[in-house]
Amino acid sequence: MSHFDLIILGSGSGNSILDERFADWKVAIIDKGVGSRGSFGGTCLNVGCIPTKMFVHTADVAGSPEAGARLGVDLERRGVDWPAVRDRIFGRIDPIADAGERFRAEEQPNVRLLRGNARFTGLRKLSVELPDGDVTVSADRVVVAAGSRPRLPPIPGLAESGFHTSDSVMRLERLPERMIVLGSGFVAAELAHVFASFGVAVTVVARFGALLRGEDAAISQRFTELASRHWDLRLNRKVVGVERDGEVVRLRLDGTDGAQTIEAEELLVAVGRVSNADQLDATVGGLELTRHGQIAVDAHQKTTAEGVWALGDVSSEHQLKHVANHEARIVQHNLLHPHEPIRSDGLVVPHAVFSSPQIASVGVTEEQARSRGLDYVSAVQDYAGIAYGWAMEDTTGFAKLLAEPDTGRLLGAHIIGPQAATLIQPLVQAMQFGLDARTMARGQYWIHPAMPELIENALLKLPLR
Ligand SMILES: Cc1cc2nc3c(=O)[nH]c(=O)nc-3n(C[C@H](O)[C@H](O)[C@H](O)COP(=O)(O)OP(=O)(O)OC[C@H]3O[C@@H](n4cnc5c(N)ncnc54)[C@H](O)[C@@H]3O)c2cc1C
Ligand SMILES: NC(=O)c1ccc[n+]([C@@H]2O[C@H](COP(=O)([O-])OP(=O)(O)OC[C@H]3O[C@@H](n4cnc5c(N)ncnc54)[C@H](O)[C@@H]3O)[C@@H](O)[C@H]2O)c1
Repeated sequence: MSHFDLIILGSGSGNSILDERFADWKVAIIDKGVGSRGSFGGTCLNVGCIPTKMFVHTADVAGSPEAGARLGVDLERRGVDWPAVRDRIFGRIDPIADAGERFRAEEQPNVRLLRGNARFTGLRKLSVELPDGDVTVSADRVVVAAGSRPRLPPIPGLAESGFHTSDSVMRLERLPERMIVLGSGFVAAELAHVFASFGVAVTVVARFGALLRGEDAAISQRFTELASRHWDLRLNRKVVGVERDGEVVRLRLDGTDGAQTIEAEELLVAVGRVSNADQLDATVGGLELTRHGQIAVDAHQKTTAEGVWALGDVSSEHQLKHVANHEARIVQHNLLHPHEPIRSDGLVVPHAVFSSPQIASVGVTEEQARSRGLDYVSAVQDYAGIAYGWAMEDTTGFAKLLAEPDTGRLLGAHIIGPQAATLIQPLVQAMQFGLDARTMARGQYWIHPAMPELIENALLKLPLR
C-alpha cells in the first residue's frame, strides 16, 4: 500500500487544484477516464462544455442562411461535412487531454497518476482497479471530485437499442437522417440545435408540456414555441418501450391523446445526470450522502469524513463547470491554509443554455418569487425595441427582470435571444455586488447602439416605488 499527502479522485476540476504550491506534496491523482477514449481531464473538456460549444458555434454558422434571409441576404448552405467538423473539434480536444495526462504521469515527480476505477475501503483509504491488478492507496487528505454521469431511465428495451448519450453522440460515425432526443433540459436543447442545424430531422420527446421547465415560465414557453418551428416536438409523452430494428430505432409513446410510435436512425438520451457518489462506496469511507445521492459537504467543501473534501458534480446541487471551478479553488485554499478556511457559498449562480436562441438566467424566476412570497416587480424588454435588436430584425427575444420595488435590488434576470449568455454578465455582477437597478441604469453610460441597451431599457422599465 502507498501512502500520500493528498489523493485527488477525478481529473476534471480536481486536476486544477495542483499548482506549484503543492510541489513538495506527495500526490496521487486517480481517474478512470470519460467518453469512448477513456480520456483524462473530465467531462467539461472531453464530453461536455467544450465540445458542445464548438459544435454549437458551428451550428450557429450553419444557420446563417436563415438569419441572412431576414435581412435580404441570399446565402446557400450546401451541406455540413460532419467528419470534417467532428475531427476538427476532437483534433483540438484530444491532444489537450493527452498532454494533460502526460504532464501528470511523466513530468511531475511528486505526482502519481493511477488510471482506474476507485472505491473507498476505509477512512481516506481507496482501492483502485488497475490493468495489472488492484492497488490500495491512503492519504492524509482526500479530495473527491468524481463528477456525474448520464442518467439512464428504466425503459424496457432501452439497453438493447444502441442509444447514445452526450458521452458518445458527438463522435458519431456519420450524420443520421433522423434523430430522436429524449429529454428537454440543457443537453437536449443544445444538441437538438446542433443536429437540426446540420440537417438532421430531430424529434424531441418531453414528459411535460414545455421544454427547459427549470427556466422562468415566460422563457420556457417562448423557447418551446420557437423550437416547434425547427424540431418535431412530442410533448406530454411517456416512453413505454424502445426497439431496435436494424438501422431503425422505434420508441413507443403514451400520452393524453393516445399511443404513438416514432422512429429514427439514432436515439440520444438526455434525461439528466447523476452524481457518481453511488459508485464510490462512499459510506465505507465515512462520507454521508444527501437525500439526492450527492456527497454531503459543508460551506468549506468538507465532507463528514475527517480530512476529506468534495467538489463539483459529485457533491453540488449545480452541475455547472463555473461552480465546480469555484469549489476547486476553495478546496485548494483550504488544503493550503487549514487554519484559515474560506467558504464556497454566497455567490449567485448564473447559467446559460447554448441553443437557438440562447438563454441565460440568474436569481429567482417569477414562479419562485411568487411561491416564496417575495415582494417584487418585473419588467420585460424585447430585443425588437432596442436599436441593435432592430438591426438584427429579432422579433422573438426578450429580457425579463425581477426586483424589489422599494430598494431596486435585483432578484432575478432571464434573457432569451442573441448573445444572452454574454448579456447576463453585468446583471450577475449587479446582483453579486448589490448594485440597485436605478444606479445601474443611470449611473453609467451604455454604449449606443449596442446590445446591452436591452439591459438598460429593462432596468428603466422596472416599476420601482
Ligand atoms: C454535454 C454537456 C455539456 C455541458 N456544458 C456545460 C456548459 O456549457 N457550461 C457549464 O458550466 N457546464 C456544462 N456542463 C456541466 C459540466 O461539464 C460539469 O458541471 C463539470 O464538468 C463537472 O466537473 P467535475 O470536476 O465535478 O467532474 P468531471 O469533470 O466529470 O470529473 C470527474 C472525473 O472523475 C472520474 N471518476 C468518477 N468516478 C470515478 C471512480 N470511481 N474512479 C476513478 N475515477 C472516477 C471520471 O472519470 C472523471 O474524469 C456540461 C455537461 C455536459 C454533459
Ligand atoms: N450550458 C450548460 O451549462 C450545460 C449544458 C449541458 C449540460 N449542463 C449540465 O448538465 C446537466 C445535465 O443535463 P441534462 O440535459 O441531461 O439534464 P437536465 O436536468 O437539464 O434535464 C433533464 C430533462 O430530462 C427530462 N426527463 C427526466 N426523466 C425523464 C424521462 N424518464 N423521460 C423523459 N424525460 C425525462 C426532465 O424533464 C428534463 O427536461 C444539466 O442540469 C446542467 O447542469 C449544463
